[in-house]
Amino acid sequence: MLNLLFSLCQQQRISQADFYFAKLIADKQQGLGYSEQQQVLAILVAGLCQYSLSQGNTCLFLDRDLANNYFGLRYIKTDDGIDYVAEINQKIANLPLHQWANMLQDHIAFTLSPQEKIAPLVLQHNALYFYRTWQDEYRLADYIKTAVQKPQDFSLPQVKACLARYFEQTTATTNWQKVAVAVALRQSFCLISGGPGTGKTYTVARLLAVLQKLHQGKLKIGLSAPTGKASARLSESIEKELNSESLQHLLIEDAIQHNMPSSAQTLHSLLGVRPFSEKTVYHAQNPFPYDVLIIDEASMIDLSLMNKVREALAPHCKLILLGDKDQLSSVEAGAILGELGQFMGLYFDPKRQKNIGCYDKEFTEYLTAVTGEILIASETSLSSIANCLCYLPDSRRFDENSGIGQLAAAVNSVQYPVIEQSWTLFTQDFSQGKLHLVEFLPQQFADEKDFNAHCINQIVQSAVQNYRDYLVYLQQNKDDLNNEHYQMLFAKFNAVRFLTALRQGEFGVESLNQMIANALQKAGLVNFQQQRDWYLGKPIMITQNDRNVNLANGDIGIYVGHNLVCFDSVDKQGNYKLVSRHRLPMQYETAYVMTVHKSQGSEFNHTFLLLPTKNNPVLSKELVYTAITRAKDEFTLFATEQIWQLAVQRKSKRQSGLKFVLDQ
Ligand SMILES: Nc1ncnc2c1ncn2[C@@H]1O[C@H](COP(=O)(O)OP(=O)(O)OP(=O)(O)O)[C@@H](O)[C@H]1O
Repeated sequence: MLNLLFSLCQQQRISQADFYFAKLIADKQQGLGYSEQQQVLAILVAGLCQYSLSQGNTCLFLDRDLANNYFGLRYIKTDDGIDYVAEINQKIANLPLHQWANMLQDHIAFTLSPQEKIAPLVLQHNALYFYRTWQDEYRLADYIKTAVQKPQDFSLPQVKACLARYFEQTTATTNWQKVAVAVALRQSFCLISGGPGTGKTYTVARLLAVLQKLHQGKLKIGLSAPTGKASARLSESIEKELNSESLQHLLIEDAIQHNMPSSAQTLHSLLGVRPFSEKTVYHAQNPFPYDVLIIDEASMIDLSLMNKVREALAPHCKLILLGDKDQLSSVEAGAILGELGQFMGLYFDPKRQKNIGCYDKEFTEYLTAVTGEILIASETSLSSIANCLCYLPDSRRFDENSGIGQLAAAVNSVQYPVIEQSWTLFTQDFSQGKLHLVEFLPQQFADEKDFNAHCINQIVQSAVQNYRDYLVYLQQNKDDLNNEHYQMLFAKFNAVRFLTALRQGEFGVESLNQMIANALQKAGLVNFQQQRDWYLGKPIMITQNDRNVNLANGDIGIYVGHNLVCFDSVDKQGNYKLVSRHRLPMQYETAYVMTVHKSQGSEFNHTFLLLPTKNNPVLSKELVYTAITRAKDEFTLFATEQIWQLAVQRKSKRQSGLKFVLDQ
């Protein structure tokens, strides 16, 4: 079996990490008296577990999807033409998946009852985990289940009065923002989900005001987000809301304006993550000094990071997650928002065109009493988890005239014909949120190579045209080294962004960034000898946290000359962050094009999405939805219709046991 995995590793079908973990188990099981079949199966299962984790799954289900599709090999022709699936089946003597746990139950590397026995790998409920991941998932589920059982109580009239003070008396339709605040006041854990511009920050600003009012301004509140960019945006929008006319005078009257948090930090700096160490400054024995912690862009948080945060919460601390459950999951393993989102009851069922209620009877009665909103209780029995989830349905940013809003809603729809018809929206003329399509037409090319070259040329030429304004501005103002200049520079650069689905290959970030830089050079807009040179206007994205210069993975900077890179973040005095290029972390990449994954938490006036011409497993509805919702004013798609349809009709499947454990 190990030789077989080695061949797959050489052909890059599995990674070195997958192979070496399987080898470690092979070495450790020597001389312990296991049967040949047990040994072979243990090696295979170890390789599969590591492979599954690297695909973002927290566990691997031993089910129909895995049968005859080990390492995703079912539809793939390997370089040497060997049928590896058949070989694997032969080596494990065609042992059916449901008998794997039984076969491995006495093996030192496995445990079937992880609460009682620790081992590197866990086999439970027909799923395979690393012990550490199983533990993270189990503890997170336990935290949420416990949190739901201890509602935080204020007297009903008190809550009702506070909500009435901070929300308008009447709205034409159900005021879900008010309902969300009522839910979050009651629960010690709460998730508020909604698409772009649905008022998550607006709601949280009011929640904080109501909380402070109920606690006489004594609460310590922390604000955080997974990346530097997302935490800067959260600080900015919370500050804007707190200073808004409608809220500010209430805060002053209630004398709580000084008790509001104004700036957010990244989760890494909140936790006090130390380089090369698992230990963080804050942990269970030294919890965060907060009574309430708000975390924005929670879809980007992976399971391991979420658990570090959970461990560091003081027992009484309220945790509020904000995010869009329909966006892509974190890069690392886990899909917490997606899993929790599955418990979210629907208030309106589009299939039945009927209100069906999203909270249980008792909770609905409570919410109706405190908010004055007419809510109906769920007709079906719901998990208690549903009572700590809120969905904000109405976007303030995109109305029905917006192409971007309509496209995002169509792609996100649960109704197949609506999803399929999303393509036709590109032919419609919208007064706002305009949509543009550059359709790749393979039938015009005899050769795939020529076709791809043509598609890439279209992308590159569009990038030259769209980044021109930014680069010309920089050339004309290169001697300005002040904040106004940097502000204008980022406004121009962030007006446009090209997003791609892939990292590698012709349509991957690396290759496209190189081609665009060369084309910009040819157009006389930038000037370099070699790609790695620093040239005026070179945009970069940091891909590694560096505490020495206080830069985080995902931070965007522009080379502004004088050996300086200016980053898109300002300090309290409004000064842009300038870092000498000599002090930059080793890991960064050019950023004319970035992956959709990396664009999470950012917005651009005109967003361009580039889809590859061939099917790829990363293409999914969530990826396309995330890219569309990065666009503020215009969205341009480069794709064939076939690939668009394939992507929007494929729901990404992260394997995770969180929902299962929460359900128990
Ligand atoms: N009930 C409301 N009344 C008036 N304005 C509102 C209301 N809700 C939201 N807004 C406004 O709509 C805009 C978008 O709201 P907000 O920034 O809170 O949305 P969000 O969901 O946090 O957006 P993002 O997708 O950027 O995270 C803001 O300008 C906000 O002030």
